[in-house]
Amino acid sequence: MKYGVIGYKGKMGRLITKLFNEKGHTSVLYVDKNSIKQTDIPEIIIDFSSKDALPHTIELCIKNSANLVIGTTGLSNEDISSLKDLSKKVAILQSYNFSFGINIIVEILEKFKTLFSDWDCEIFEIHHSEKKDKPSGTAFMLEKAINRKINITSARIGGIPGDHTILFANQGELISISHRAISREVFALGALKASEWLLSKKKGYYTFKDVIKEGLK
Ligand SMILES: NC(=O)C1=CN([C@@H]2O[C@H](COP(=O)(O)OP(=O)(O)OC[C@H]3O[C@@H](n4cnc5c(N)ncnc54)[C@H](OP(=O)(O)O)[C@@H]3O)[C@@H](O)[C@H]2O)C=CC1
Ligand SMILES: O=C(O)C1=N[C@H](C(=O)O)C[C@H](O)C1
Repeated sequence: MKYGVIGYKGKMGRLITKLFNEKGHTSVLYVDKNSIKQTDIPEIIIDFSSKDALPHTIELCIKNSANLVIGTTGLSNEDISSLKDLSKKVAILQSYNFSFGINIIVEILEKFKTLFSDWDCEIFEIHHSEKKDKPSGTAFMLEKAINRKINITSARIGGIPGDHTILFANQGELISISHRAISREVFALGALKASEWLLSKKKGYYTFKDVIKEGLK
């Protein structure tokens, strides 16, 4: 596929470009904070950058009729509405976490949340010290899956790619559900899987859960 990367100089942008090129895909659009280079029309645009990039990303998707895979976190409700509007024109796959593991945990939480309705719950997340947003997008995704207001504790230390733990406790028991991304390559692999999956879609709003669910059929 011909693809473009928004935030191509960043940690995720560099990994995505390396992985996609290794798999035989061709990078034709490179966008970062103060640079843009385009050599052809991309079929897919992949955005792992910043919330500030979103209006330009949307403009580029419309101009190129390109589908969008977006992993950027810290988006507002208005940003999500703009993406929903865009999904009437092109296909969009948005997720705050492109690992299979977190998306499986989300499925589990959505299915069993009512069993935990009278348990205390807290979310803990740890990320590398360069991460700009706090709490993580994944923590918000987990909170949404449990469908109630949950206290989230965040730490930004060292080079940790992404640790999330959900604790459920009552007076006699503690359940701990944990996920650790061992390397951020797992997110680049997820973005690749998502892009290959989205390529044939015409329009609509999808999440990474749609990709893993198809794999389960
Ligand atoms: N959904 C998922 O699975 C994952 C999501 N993420 C998210 O992806 C995003 C990027 O993460 P990461 O690669 O670690 O961060 P980095 O800071 O390493 O990279 C972000 C890149 O985007 C660039 N950028 C900033 N503003 C703009 C703009 N307005 N237009 C174009 N480019 C811009 C930055 O430039 P500069 O450095 O000059 O500011 C930088 O090169 C974050 O939101 C992060 O939370 C990360 C991992 C997994
Ligand atoms: O910025 C990161 O690094 C990550 N961001 C995402 C988030 O905010 O949840 C996903 C992952 O945890 C890594």
